[in-house]
Amino acid sequence: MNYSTSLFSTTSKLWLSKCIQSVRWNSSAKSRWLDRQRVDSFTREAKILGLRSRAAFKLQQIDDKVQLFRKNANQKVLDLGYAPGAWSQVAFDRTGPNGVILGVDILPCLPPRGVNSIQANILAKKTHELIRLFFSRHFQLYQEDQLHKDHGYFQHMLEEELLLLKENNALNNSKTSVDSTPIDVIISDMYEPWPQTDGFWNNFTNSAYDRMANTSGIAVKDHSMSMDLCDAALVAAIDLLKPGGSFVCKLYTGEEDKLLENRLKRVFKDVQRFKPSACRNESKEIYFIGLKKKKGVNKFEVFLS
Ligand SMILES: C[S@@+](CC[C@H](N)C(=O)[O-])C[C@H]1O[C@@H](n2cnc3c(N)ncnc32)[C@H](O)[C@@H]1O
Repeated sequence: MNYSTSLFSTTSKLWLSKCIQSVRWNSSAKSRWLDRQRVDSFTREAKILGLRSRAAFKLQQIDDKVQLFRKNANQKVLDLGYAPGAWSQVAFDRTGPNGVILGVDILPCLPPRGVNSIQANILAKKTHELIRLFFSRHFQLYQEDQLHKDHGYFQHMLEEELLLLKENNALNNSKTSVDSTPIDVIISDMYEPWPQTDGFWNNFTNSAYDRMANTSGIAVKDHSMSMDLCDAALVAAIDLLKPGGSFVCKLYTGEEDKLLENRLKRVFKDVQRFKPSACRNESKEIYFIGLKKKKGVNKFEVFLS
């Protein structure tokens, strides 16, 4: 008997059946989530107010508690995992008319009025460079370029600009000054999106709302996945947020809560944990808030100690 073949076939059968179960499970979890959305009062209220999702109320309640946003103060806000865009709408509304909001999401999505966006993965170093460039003096160029007044498509220009900047710096052996920590507020509601199962014919966009993340229902998985994204958001905060700046990130609670809280305490003077009443009672989501970013934070000390 060939043991390796028999072992391989048993393992692959197990793997296959797990995959099938997970696909079935995911699609029923997704339809349960969509059903719940249809009857939820916050969802209905969001629709009436023209907000892109009920998540808007959570950020409003966080802001009511700690005053992240200031009207007319030229605040620069980075919204991580912004699609479909409800948090960006709140940020725009509460910082306007001089606030500058940039949404970043791995999903393609047309940003709401007044909001700028790029489609990118926050785990990539290049995304940090694009964000920095966007918030630097170069942004003025794009306004003059008469792109769409609300949300010009500028990602390709930003990417070209970054390339040029790097080439020039390499050529002149210098570093053009781009503000390294230009942002006042970073908010992150990131969670893994549903896998795309249909709509592949549409190669420009798809419905970010329908793919908007929600939990898998497996607490350990939800927790560890959101821990990774909170860490990624925290790295962005260390790299891009001004000293004194504020930070919010969503976490599905679990055994590593304390670890994240301690990391946050190394970066911010004031760290709070808050569950807005707009969150569903049964949901394991909570929000960590970091206020007054410290000066001279060392990334390695935050994550290694
Ligand atoms: C719950 S939704 C955000 C909802 C949004 N705050 C709103 O108010 O409409 C989470 C988003 O995080 C995005 N996301 C997940 N991982 C990401 C990553 N590595 N980089 C950028 N975006 C990410 C997902 O694509 C998804 O759109």
